[in-house]
Amino acid sequence: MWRNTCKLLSNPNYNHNLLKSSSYSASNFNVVYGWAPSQATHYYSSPSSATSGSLELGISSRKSDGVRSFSSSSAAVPAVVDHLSSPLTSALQLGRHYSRCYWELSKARLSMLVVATSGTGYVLGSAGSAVDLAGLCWTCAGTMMVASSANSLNQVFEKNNDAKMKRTRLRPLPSRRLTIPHALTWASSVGVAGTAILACKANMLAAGLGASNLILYAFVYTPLKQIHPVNTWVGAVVGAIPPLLGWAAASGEISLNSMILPAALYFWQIPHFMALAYLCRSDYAAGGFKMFSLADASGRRTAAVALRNCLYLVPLGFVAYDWGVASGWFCLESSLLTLAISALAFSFYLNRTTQNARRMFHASLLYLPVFMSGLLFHRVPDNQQSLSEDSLGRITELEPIAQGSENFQPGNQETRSSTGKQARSPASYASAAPFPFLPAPSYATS
Ligand SMILES: CC(C)=CCC/C(C)=C/CC/C(C)=C/COP(=O)(O)OP(=O)(O)O
Repeated sequence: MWRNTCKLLSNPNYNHNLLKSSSYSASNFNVVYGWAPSQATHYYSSPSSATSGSLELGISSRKSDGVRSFSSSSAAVPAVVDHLSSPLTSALQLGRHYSRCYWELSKARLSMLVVATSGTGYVLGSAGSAVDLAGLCWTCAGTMMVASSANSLNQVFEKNNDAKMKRTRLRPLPSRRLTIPHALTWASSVGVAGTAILACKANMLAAGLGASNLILYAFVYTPLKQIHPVNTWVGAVVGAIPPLLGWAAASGEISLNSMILPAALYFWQIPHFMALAYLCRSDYAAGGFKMFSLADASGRRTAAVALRNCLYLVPLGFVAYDWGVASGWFCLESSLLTLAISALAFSFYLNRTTQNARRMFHASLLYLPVFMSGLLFHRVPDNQQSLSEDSLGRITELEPIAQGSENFQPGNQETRSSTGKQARSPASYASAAPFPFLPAPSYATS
């Protein structure tokens, strides 16, 4: 099978025909994260025309993406090189073909965004100003592999739906560049390897979060897309887990502080996907998906949901500051950023045009990297270990009471601030922080 495929790819006539028939051009590939709603194409590279017919190993006999990219690059090479093709060059072509397929199957750009959120969670969850770089790299690698597996399974389950949508019909499975058993083998290999990496190089909590998220995305969210519009909210939970995974990988635990970035991701995804589902309504309907916007002809409810979730983002900057995760500058920046996206959502609510939906969509694409960069830039290290309030109600760093000092009592979690002020325990602070009007629980010492 391998030899036949190599023969086929090294056949000069085959390449020649492809060169003649190739309609590849750079403009046919969309390279931004997110979708390009204006063209109803997908954010993971999409070739320009449908392919059909498959050969052994699932390679298309026509204008497959991988072969087309080969053809386009080989156009610059003298034709004589084609005639000198050896098994080695055939193997290289095959390698390129499959790399391309795996890249698309894994929705690599989306997976990289997921990795960025997980990496940000890792840095935020790291105690002190030093971040364990090796740990960060392993966490990113594990997250990338588990996310790739989840995305590949999603495409296996949605092969027939994807074939009916303009945006997705050229993915490796509907375009028959890859077979389902091949995609399943890829998905399970990277899924198992990614979970093992998280378990061995981070901890079981991070591995458990990764594996559960894979199950939630592939086996709950994916079928739900064809059943009920609530799928968008379930998908928002899936998108919110990776930063929690990163935090858990760094600190070995999940605390209240760790919820800020996941909350931002959850609320952010709603306007993002509402705008998308509004712009791609006909495509989603053709694919048989039950998106919220399809049952809302005027778009009014879709826009209202988007606006409401933008407003939920507003207090997050303050919460990050108040809980000691980021400085006051982040509070200011985040508030301005969130008010800007809320203003765009409001204008979409008032005037539901494609242009306004597209503006809100593009703003959502900008929002996340800016929010995460701000959070990283204004991060307050040591936020989990030591929390206390100074006389102005600001959070100050605490020093654990040294064993042997006069106030030390085994089992007592009390700490003292660097200014010498007796502080509430972190648990006490955490339970009071979001509800300052409630009395903080007191911890009796025996
Ligand atoms: C660690 C781990 C497992 C992370 C997974 C993170 C992940 C895959 C997040 C994606 C969230 C989401 C709702 C995407 C849209 O999928 P869609 O099915 O609507 O997209 P499509 O229509 O392009 O197929």
